[in-house]
Amino acid sequence: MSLTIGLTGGIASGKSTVSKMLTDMGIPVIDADIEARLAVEKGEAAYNDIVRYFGDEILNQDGNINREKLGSIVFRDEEKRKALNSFVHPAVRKRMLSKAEKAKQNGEIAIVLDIPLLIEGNLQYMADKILLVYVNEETQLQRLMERNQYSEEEALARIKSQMPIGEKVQHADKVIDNNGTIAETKQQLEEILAQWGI
Ligand SMILES: CC(C)(COP(=O)(O)OP(=O)(O)OC[C@H]1O[C@@H](n2cnc3c(N)ncnc32)[C@H](O)[C@@H]1O)[C@@H](O)C(=O)NCCC(=O)NCCS
Ligand SMILES: Nc1ncnc2c1ncn2[C@@H]1O[C@H](COP(=O)(O)OP(=O)(O)OP(=O)(O)O)[C@@H](O)[C@H]1O
Repeated sequence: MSLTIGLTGGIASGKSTVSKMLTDMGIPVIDADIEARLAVEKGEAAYNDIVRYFGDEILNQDGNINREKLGSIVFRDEEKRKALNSFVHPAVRKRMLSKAEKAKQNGEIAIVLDIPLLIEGNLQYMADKILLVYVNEETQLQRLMERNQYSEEEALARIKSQMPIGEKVQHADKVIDNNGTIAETKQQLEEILAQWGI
């Protein structure tokens, strides 16, 4: 039996940091952000839907989607964000479930699905356990602005497009507090995995 762990949190809360630790431990991680990038490559169904809805203005000269441009539109407009989600999310779910199935068939004892919008999308059914990476709002804003070189306004628009992380905590089986050092985060992760028999 393989345990499927749904890894979630808020934007810039530290999911990728934790998923890197899991990968280093030899546990396969399937990342929704990566699958979402693949799902909108030229020629994919979601790509065509996006161009039809948002127009050619959101394309680079080479015909690929300009993510910065699309991001600046959808994180300021809920209706447009919902439309984008409706084009991309079904393909992402399908890709993730197919990869998870393959990993299970390979006999992995645990697999991780890193899904930022796991709670918002009611995707709890995809995982046996939900692991949430928590940071307080101040740390989240600081780290997001620093990592992406966003203004405070840009960073807040992205944070506000998601369920507040404090609310997500109620939906988690275990919570990692990532306000401290990387070493402290790793220690918490190891303890949780041990409790889950991994
Ligand atoms: C809007 C897009 C083009 C911006 O691209 P960009 O390269 O700047 O960001 P990236 O994809 O790396 O996402 C960074 C983080 O933003 C947050 N985020 C992304 N999309 C969304 C969304 N639709 N709603 C809320 N938060 C989101 C997540 O926390 C994610 O980890 C891109 O995020 C996108 O296509 N989003 C729709 C698909 C989606 O929901 N992806 C998230 C996981 S399925
Ligand atoms: N414990 C920590 N101490 C200091 N910096 C940290 C810590 N954890 C993560 N960071 C930094 O905070 C930023 C956000 O972390 P990370 O990229 O792991 O978040 P994420 O949840 O994967 O983000 P996204 O939702 O955008 O994919 C990164 O620049 C990362 O290096």
